[in-house]
Amino acid sequence: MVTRAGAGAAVAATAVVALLSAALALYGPPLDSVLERAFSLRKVHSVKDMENTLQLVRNIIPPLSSTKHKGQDGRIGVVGGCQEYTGAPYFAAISALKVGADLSHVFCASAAAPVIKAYSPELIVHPVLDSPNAVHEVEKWLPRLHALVVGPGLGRDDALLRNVQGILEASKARDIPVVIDADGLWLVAQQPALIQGYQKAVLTPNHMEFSRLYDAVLRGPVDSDDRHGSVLRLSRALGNVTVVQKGERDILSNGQQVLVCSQEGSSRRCGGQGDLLSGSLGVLVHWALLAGPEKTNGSSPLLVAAFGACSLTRQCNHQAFQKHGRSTTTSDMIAEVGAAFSKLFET
Ligand SMILES: NC(=O)C1=CN([C@@H]2O[C@H](COP(=O)(O)OP(=O)(O)OC[C@H]3O[C@@H](n4cnc5c(N)ncnc54)[C@H](O)[C@@H]3O)[C@@H](O)[C@H]2O)[C@@H](O)CC1
Ligand SMILES: Nc1ncnc2c1ncn2[C@@H]1O[C@H](COP(=O)(O)OP(=O)(O)OP(=O)(O)O)[C@@H](O)[C@H]1O
Ligand SMILES: [Mg+2]
Repeated sequence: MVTRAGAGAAVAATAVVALLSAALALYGPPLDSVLERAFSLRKVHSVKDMENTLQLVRNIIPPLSSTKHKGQDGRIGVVGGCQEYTGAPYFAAISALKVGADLSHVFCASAAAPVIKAYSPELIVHPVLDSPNAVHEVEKWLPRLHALVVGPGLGRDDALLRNVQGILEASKARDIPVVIDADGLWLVAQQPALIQGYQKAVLTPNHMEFSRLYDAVLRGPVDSDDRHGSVLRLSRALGNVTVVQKGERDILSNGQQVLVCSQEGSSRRCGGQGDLLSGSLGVLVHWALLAGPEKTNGSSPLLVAAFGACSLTRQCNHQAFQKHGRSTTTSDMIAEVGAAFSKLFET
């Protein structure tokens, strides 16, 4: 039986809801933003889902086999490296090799090439990025590459950025997957149309790079209380390009799903960790696309690859910090790639 008090409470509740709706309509965020927030929260990955997603990463890793030839497990190109920055492209390219790519190329400005070559005999270094026919010089290698990582240590020189624009256009025309990081994201913030709707692009912004991109694409500041919604919105606005916002927790979205990677790392924040992430992601993106959606259980292969690269980078950071503490540097993390990979993916 409905009592008078009960009926009164129901009327009052209805009135409160109506008042709130009216207030929201007048002063609050638009209704679609409220719904989107609810939607994104529903889609957010819970911590217990992390293990399931790690399993999907395991599914995309190609088996080591004596019948394979050199190159089959990945030929990756890093576009970056200028007079000031030689470490970043080195970190990205060597990480790709350490994760399991067979060949790793660096396309850099001429001043950076001898330095990068001297760091490592394992990298193939092309001093072409500041040459007048840079686009052609890189383009002729594209048929032999499985993925490009664009931006680590690129700098912001206009002439270099114009060449990189041409390289990105040529890569898209050939349907080559591209991971865009660092100064590559600076370029995308100037010209979002460059990657708009390209389904084989993954962007890996840090805090600052994310704000810059968000502002350029959505013409407003990031809502710092709603990181999930912000990443989801940026991805959608870019036509469902995969976005990985790095931070205390990494937030990943393809505009439909939001994943959170909170693999334990450490409090040590030396430069170069993002380069390890983008270089490893170059390989994982190739592996994930090769494996296809059957191996990722219907999830986006690029999201699975990105989750793998985030987990791996954070695990490397964790292991290196246990050994070196405050003196941990990115080289110490790279030395952990093999063990971290086994721990996460070869259990
Ligand atoms: N050894 C090397 O050669 C290295 C070169 N690097 C290159 O340096 C160039 C500039 O990269 P930057 O990352 O400095 O880019 P930006 O010039 O956009 O600066 C990013 C800024 O954001 C700040 N930041 C990062 N996370 C933040 C957070 N959570 N909250 C507040 N502020 C935050 C950083 O302190 C930095 O000042 C790129 O080409 C990059 O690849 C870096 O990759 C680091 C290593
Ligand atoms: N506060 C944090 N706590 C734990 N891990 C973090 C934190 N901030 C970033 N990371 C991790 O560090 C790695 C690099 O992220 P970061 O934001 O430092 O990138 P970046 O600024 O591009 O690095 P780089 O110096 O290579 O350019 C990512 O794996 C990310 O998960
Ligand atoms: Mg970076």
